[in-house]
Amino acid sequence: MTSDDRAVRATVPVAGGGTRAGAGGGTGAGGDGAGPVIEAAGLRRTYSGGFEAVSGIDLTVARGEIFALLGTNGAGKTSTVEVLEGLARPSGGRVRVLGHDPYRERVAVRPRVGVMLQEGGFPSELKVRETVRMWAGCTSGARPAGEALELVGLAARSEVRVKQLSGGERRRLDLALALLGRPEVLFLDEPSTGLDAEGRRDTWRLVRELRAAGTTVLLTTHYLEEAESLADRLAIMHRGRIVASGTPAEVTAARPARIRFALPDGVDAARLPLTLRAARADDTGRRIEVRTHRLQDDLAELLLWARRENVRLDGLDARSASLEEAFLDIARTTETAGV
Ligand SMILES: Nc1ncnc2c1ncn2[C@@H]1O[C@H](COP(=O)(O)OP(=O)(O)OP(=O)(O)O)[C@@H](O)[C@H]1O
Repeated sequence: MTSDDRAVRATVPVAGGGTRAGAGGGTGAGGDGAGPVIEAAGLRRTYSGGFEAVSGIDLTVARGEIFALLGTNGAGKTSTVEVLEGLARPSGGRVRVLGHDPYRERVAVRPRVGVMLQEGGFPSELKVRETVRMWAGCTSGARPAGEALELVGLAARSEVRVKQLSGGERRRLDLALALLGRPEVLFLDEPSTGLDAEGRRDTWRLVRELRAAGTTVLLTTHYLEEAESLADRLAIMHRGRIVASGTPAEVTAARPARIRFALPDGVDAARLPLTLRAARADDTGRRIEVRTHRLQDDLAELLLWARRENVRLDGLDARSASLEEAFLDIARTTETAGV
């Protein structure tokens, strides 16, 4: 399916069977649209060998919000999400989804939640449509199989056996199954892993449409561009803890911007204006990098200096921190700080 096809065809029914506030008669926070839809306070998860993978995290996700959980490998994202999905019991802390304990009150939560695991594990001999129908048989109020496959761009592959699907197509099938029950809350564990660039963008568009229809989405991802483009808010995990959180803009704003340029032969870095003297030069002393929280002021000063001194700044590049830089910076600093 092309992006344009998707734009025309993917009209997503409102989550929860027709109301923005959500159907299903939930009680308490999140169940009636008042409080957070997903809530974790002091959440811990310890595995049977005694290893603590999640060490007391707090997070809330509001109705209709896309929340991204990021982190280094082994940070504890999947361990967290499995608890929120009700697939595992927390070792400590409090978790609520739509106002219910997702593990103990699974019967109340499960029909209102869609889950896309990292690995789906479908019977490989079944055809795509058969797989969706089989799943629909276990889902109350399921969408028609054709509609679910249309949403994820797999309609043309309905009669293909699952074992013949590509890795990216399997991810789409996973997503189709997660969407079958028109969930109010959608958990997506690395939804676009294995998708090509177009498939990834189609998935992003679909997730945005779901949000517009009122669905609350919590996703994990290793693609920082995905989080930057999709997430209303995000949290970065490292070794079982949340080490940064906020909107993508808030998380990046706390990190320094960067100015890079090369000085011509014969111009020493020591001649730079005083405020830029802390700049780092490479081994040749020519390529300079300035890290600053005062991007506009420092850039203006640099340009005025260059004009005054008649110095040409080759390859001049000035940019705010990207989420990727913020992420790498956070991972580096928390590593050195032994968090
Ligand atoms: N069943 C288990 N028993 C013991 N330790 C486990 C188990 N499952 C995961 N872990 C450990 O818990 C930690 C967190 O794993 P988890 O899969 O939650 O991380 P993640 O952030 O999702 O990682 P990735 O990005 O690599 O998928 C890792 O050190 C992992 O080895």
